[in-house]
Amino acid sequence: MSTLKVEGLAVRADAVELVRDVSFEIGPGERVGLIGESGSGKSLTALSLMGLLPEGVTASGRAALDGRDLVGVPEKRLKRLRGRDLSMVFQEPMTALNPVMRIGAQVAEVMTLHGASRPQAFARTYDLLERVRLPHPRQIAQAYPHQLSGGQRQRVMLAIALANEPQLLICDEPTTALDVTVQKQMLDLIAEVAPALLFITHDLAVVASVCERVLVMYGGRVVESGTIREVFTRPRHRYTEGLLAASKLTPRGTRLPTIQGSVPAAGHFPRGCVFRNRCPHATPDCETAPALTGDGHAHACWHPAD
Ligand SMILES: Nc1ncnc2c1ncn2[C@@H]1O[C@H](COP(=O)(O)OP(=O)(O)OP(=O)(O)O)[C@@H](O)[C@H]1O
Repeated sequence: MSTLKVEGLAVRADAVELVRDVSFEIGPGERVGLIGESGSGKSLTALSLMGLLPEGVTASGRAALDGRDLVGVPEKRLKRLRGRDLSMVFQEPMTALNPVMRIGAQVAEVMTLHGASRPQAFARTYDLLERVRLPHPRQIAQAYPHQLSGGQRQRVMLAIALANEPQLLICDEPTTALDVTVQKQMLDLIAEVAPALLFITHDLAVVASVCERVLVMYGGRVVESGTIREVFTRPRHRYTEGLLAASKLTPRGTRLPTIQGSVPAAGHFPRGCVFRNRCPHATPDCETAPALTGDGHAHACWHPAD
């Protein structure tokens, strides 16, 4: 059974249809990317699943999380699911965090809101801060948001999102505001801890490094979907072709981006890998795990099909 099943989702503002006929599924543990140019409808799709559409914007169609409807249900019911069964990490943590509340209290609050006792919630807060690899969790719990770096704040948001063990995590450009090295650490962490993931980005390199499957949106519709490998090596839609051409991704046989860092011994690369001797990040499982290069660009290091 799918964790998330979306069928014929549409989003409207008055008579204007902003998102139409969006259908997809995410299975347990699956990491799915949602890419597309600015204004293509990625955020509205995610917000409609969370029941967080802006005033005057409405969703129709069907979306269900583990069989429970998310669209067209009363706010009271959605409130019980939001932050517990599905949660979301946004681009800018500073706007999502309360500036005058200590970090620990904010992490604990999302658990007490969903029924945990205060002692239980605070005890778990330290574990969660540790799980998102924040150093000195007790000190961080005492801090206010402005005392943390952007990367640390985004880890706090991830801890909050994970607090109630959701079935699905939605991330909307969670690393855009971070510098490249911090971005890579955050992406690795998200890929590791997400139960099932819908990951929104306009960056193909990022989606290739985090997700197994990808949906491409254009003009409010999903125009293409498939595994990263299928979509990035054999794009069917002209828009996807354009996106790939404009990106620094390097599927088999095409131009490589500048790769920084030391190149490991040739024996480290799998046989037949097109990037053999050139790729500093290839590992024996590189076919399914494209990696970010030292300069933050992704390469898709899979074996040639033949
Ligand atoms: N509150 C709103 N009222 C009317 N139109 C809106 C509203 N919010 C978004 N839109 C429009 O809906 C379309 C899709 O917006 P959305 O934010 O989902 O795009 P996006 O793909 O997430 O873009 P970006 O990558 O820039 O965040 C855009 O044309 C946008 O102008």
